[in-house]
Amino acid sequence: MQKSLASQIVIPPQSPSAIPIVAPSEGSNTSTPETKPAPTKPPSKGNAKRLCRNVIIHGFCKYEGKGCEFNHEPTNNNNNATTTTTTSSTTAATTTAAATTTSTIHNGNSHPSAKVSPQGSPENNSKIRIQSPRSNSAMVSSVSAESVNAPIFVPKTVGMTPGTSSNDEGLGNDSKLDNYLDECVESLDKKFEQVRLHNQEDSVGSPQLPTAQQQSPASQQMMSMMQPDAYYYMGTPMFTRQPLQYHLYTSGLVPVADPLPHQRAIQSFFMPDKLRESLTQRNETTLLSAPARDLGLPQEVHVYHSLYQLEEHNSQSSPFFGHSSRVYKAVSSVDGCTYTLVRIEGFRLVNELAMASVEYWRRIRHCNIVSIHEAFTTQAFGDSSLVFVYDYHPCAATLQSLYFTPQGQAMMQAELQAAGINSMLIPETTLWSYITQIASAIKTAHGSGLAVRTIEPSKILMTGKHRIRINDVAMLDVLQFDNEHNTALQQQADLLAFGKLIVSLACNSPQSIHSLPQSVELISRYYSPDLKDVVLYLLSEPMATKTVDEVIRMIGPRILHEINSSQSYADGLESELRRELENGRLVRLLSKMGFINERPEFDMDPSWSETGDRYIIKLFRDYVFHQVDENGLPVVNMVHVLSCLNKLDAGVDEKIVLMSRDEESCLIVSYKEVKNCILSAFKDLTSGRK
Ligand SMILES: Nc1ncnc2c1ncn2[C@@H]1O[C@H](COP(=O)(O)OP(=O)(O)OP(=O)(O)O)[C@@H](O)[C@H]1O
Repeated sequence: MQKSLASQIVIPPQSPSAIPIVAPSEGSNTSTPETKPAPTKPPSKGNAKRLCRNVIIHGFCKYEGKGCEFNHEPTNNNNNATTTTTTSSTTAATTTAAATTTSTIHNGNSHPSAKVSPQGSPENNSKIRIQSPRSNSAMVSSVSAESVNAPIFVPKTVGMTPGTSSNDEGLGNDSKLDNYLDECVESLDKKFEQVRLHNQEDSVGSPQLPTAQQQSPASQQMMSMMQPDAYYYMGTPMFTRQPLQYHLYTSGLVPVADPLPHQRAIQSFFMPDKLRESLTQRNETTLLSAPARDLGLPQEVHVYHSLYQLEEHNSQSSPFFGHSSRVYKAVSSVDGCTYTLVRIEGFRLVNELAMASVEYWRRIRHCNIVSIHEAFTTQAFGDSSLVFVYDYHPCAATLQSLYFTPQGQAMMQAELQAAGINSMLIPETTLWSYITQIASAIKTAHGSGLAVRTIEPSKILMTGKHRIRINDVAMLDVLQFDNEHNTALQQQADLLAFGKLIVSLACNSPQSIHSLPQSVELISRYYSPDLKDVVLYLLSEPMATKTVDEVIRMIGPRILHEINSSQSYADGLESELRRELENGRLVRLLSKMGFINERPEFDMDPSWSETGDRYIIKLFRDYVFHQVDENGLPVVNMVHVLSCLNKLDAGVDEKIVLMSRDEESCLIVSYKEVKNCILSAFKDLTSGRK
């Protein structure tokens, strides 16, 4: 029985379960040009003029004068290129100290065998091998310990153990790395050049329209400011975030003409590029951070930390109804969520009652209103500031910036042209969508006895495609607090502001509200009579019978259209979600198994993963990932892996045969049992067992 099973599932007796990560040994680290000279390559034409890669990357070339055929005299241009592409190379350029020791640092944590000296210590002339986060592919460069005076993120390299390149035969470790690095840099240069050419072609030929999110200042800032904030990361190793290369994701395949019924385009297996890009961009924007001291901001304001200004960096504070205001995103230490802080500078709260309206607004939860959470006064900015805390919607942009700035208008025009619309005006369906959303928000506010008071293009955020939300609610109630205020009048003002907003959007100009007759004339010429009627109603004199309910009655049929569109969109997103659903589950499972397996050091108990539950998990890991076929070749079968993991996650009763690597023992267990083993081993791990 065992034999026949063994012939089905052959596990090599000595198959390594993981790629060993070996600390560079003294001997290999201290390899010098004298002991291991670089092999001489046949000179190629023009090499003498090309700047040596070692100079670009390390600042010097140890093979200069010892056979390296490249140019070692950097020109100004080359220097510039070096400084703009990598910071570590700039640092390294100052370094000529002789290498005595080499260490490897990963994620800021040095390898146990690494010798990383504090600045100024006698070991400062030792060399530290740093994997620079310069590009998607990790890079390696050498700098002396003195030059490491800033926190550095060192991304873990994947499959790039130094010296593992197949081209390294016969070279010392440093030479291997240098050669490997050269290859990396060269291939990256080629890739960047291809991408640059591709982008140029795109911009000349068929313009790709950036989304609303791409235009937002937040997303532009994202690319420029990628700094770590120690506070944000709460003592975890600091790292520099690298901007995602969205273009590298895009498959961009040519569509197959008339595919057969059973054929599917490769794109149909994955989330649409636009959606993925937009979601990733939002995540990236949410994580944007910079050291507070560099931004001149306090470390902490009330319970919020990691403040990051949302407007253009260093821009003047913008006036909010006569008050200077600044907008930041910040992380709450209470729930870890990111919020928007709107700070009114130099504001003294005279009457505590003014804050009461914040409490009323806090209870309002509406999909077209940016929710407010709290308001407080603080001296943390060095003045007396009033701060309002709202939900944070990454990559949001105001209607003002999207429709009434030259940049926004150019983008809108390009977008319309791409959709085959030859007009500068916003399509009517889009306008109806905005009208429906704002009417719905007003209805909720008025229904709760409140007035919105911020219905204007600079206070309405676009947070997704044609998805708008009224921002800064409750602010005016506090800033212009009046005990005697007349809510009914303010609600009438809301309707008037609503009418003006539609006019300015329909006429594509904020000035159009100053010449209403001409604007209404334009609307009646280019849009349906229904739209004109709504505008005229909203612009009419205030009266008791003029209510948002009446507006909703007028736009009834359009609301149905909006509901249909929203539901179709929700269906689309749901089907995307369904496809991605398994990913999270499986990653969680794999992570748990990764945490449990191969922990001989745990609790000084070398048999931790060799006994009981853990042994079953280990054998299961082999069963899923380390099977070999009858020829001893690894079985790389994703279907097998996915089906095993799914069955494991579901905990089905199906039984499998697990066999030890020496083929001496054989266990018959169900997925359910393996699942229970994993649960209990993980619980063991996380229960603080000593
Ligand atoms: N709740 C929020 N979530 C995400 N981003 C926001 C939020 N509130 C504001 N922003 C961003 O902050 C920027 C500045 O907001 P602000 O309200 O000051 O707009 P503004 O265009 O500067 O208007 P104003 O000139 O009237 O101040 C906006 O362009 C928007 O991108």
